[in-house]
Amino acid sequence: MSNLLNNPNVLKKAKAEINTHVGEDQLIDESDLPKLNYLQSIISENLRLYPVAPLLAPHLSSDGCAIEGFNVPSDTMLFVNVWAIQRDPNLWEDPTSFKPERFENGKAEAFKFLPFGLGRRACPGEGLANRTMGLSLGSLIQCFEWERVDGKEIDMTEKITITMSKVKPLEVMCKSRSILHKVLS
Ligand code: HEM
Repeated sequence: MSNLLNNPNVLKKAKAEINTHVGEDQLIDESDLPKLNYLQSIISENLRLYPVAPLLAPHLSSDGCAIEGFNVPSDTMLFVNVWAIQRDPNLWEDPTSFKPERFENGKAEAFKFLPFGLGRRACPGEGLANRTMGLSLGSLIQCFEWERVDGKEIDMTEKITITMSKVKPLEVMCKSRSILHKVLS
């Protein structure tokens, strides 16, 4: 929501996509999600800039190996800095800008976009998480008009611990859209 409020054109485009494919008479449903490509791109772009687990989960090397000249002994605790990979200017054009369009033509290559990890220990909940985020964000966009409280940019300063959150919690104004009255009546 913070990124959408700081990028009103993205919010507008997402709303138009939902209006086109779902309409204003019924609430977004799981079966609508495959049609909402831009909504999924927004979620991916958000996970690129603000990965929920910026260092994934700790892993342990089962064998010793060498990577790019660095020797990694066995039984070493390893962290993958996804936050840095997903903002690497060698991998991403204009890496710090919020641009869902970069995901519109399908998924980015796996080794540069890995908010759910990779391989055998990757997150088994990825599909469920993406559908839940799609339904939640889609419903929020569909049911309310959103505005910044004082018109100022939302402060995106990050607090990184094992997971990532905002330093300043989001404060926002919302007004119900007509669909909300229809589905509640
Ligand atoms: C936005 C939502 C989510 C994100 C960003 C996320 C991300 C992650 C990440 C980064 C890992 C560690 C991968 C690694 O170390 O390489 C992980 C592991 C895991 N996640 Fe998720 N996850 C999400 C939602 C879920 C959901 C909804 C479930 C289950 C319903 C789930 C279940 C698990 C489990 C069981 C593991 C451990 C897998 C293993 O160690 O083999 N996650 N997740």
